[in-house]
Amino acid sequence: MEDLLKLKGKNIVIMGVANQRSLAWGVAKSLQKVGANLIFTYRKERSVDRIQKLLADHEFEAKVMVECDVNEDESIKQAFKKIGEEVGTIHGIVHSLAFAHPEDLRADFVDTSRDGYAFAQDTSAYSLVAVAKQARPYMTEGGCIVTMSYLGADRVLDGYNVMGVAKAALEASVRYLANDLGKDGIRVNAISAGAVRTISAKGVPSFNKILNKIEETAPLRRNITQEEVGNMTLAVLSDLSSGVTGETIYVDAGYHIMG
Ligand SMILES: COc1ccc(Cn2cnc3cc4c(cc32)CCCC4)cc1C
Repeated sequence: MEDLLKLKGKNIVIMGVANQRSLAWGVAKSLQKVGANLIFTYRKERSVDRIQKLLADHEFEAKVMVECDVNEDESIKQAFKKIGEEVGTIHGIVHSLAFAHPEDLRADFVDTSRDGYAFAQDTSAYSLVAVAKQARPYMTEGGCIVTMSYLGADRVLDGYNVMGVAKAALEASVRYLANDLGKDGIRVNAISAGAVRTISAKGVPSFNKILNKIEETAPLRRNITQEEVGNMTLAVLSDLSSGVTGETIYVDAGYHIMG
């Protein structure tokens, strides 16, 4: 029998596990099933205990856990230096982190502050560029960098505001990074996930309205699950998608094709 995924024993860095509902945790669960080595980064010390409890509860073992504050270039540099020292080669990265000031997600977009706009861009979009730059030297066998985006990158969704603009920048960054890194055999893609009830859903105004609209409108007439996002991310990280780069792949029950 042929192993089409070719992820067993591969070193995958997972950035953005906040709790068991995180999209990044869904990816970790899928990767664990196929025998990948899991490397977790975290921003705050308090996240370490939370991730370690998640790992223990699921009898997972992290190959490495590294502190990384994606708003700080030196922190990213040190994090990937440590990961490189621990595992040698990185075969994939899951970038699943974003943030905006909550007050910028309720007011009218026109009232977004300069600081709020820059913060959302820095955390949710530029961080991918900075991570790709620091990871590149360790991705000596090629691989794939996957980030998480959302429909608000190219449609107006009430209240998504500055995060939508950041996601638009993220998806454009995916295309330009794909162009730069393709010569190294490194693919760069985005997964645009439908609305999943994660810890940050509280930050998205009218979240429940979004869920209901998807259930009524999406071709599959239902919302998607954390597991479905995890499995498609696994496929994009794997050799199955060796010909796909610079792409945004929708995992949203088909919702985005509707008018
Ligand atoms: C502080 O605000 C935030 C902090 C992080 C996030 C993470 N995030 C980015 N885009 C998102 C889209 C959705 C959710 C969370 C999202 C949840 C399900 C619906 C779609 C969002 C906000 C708004």
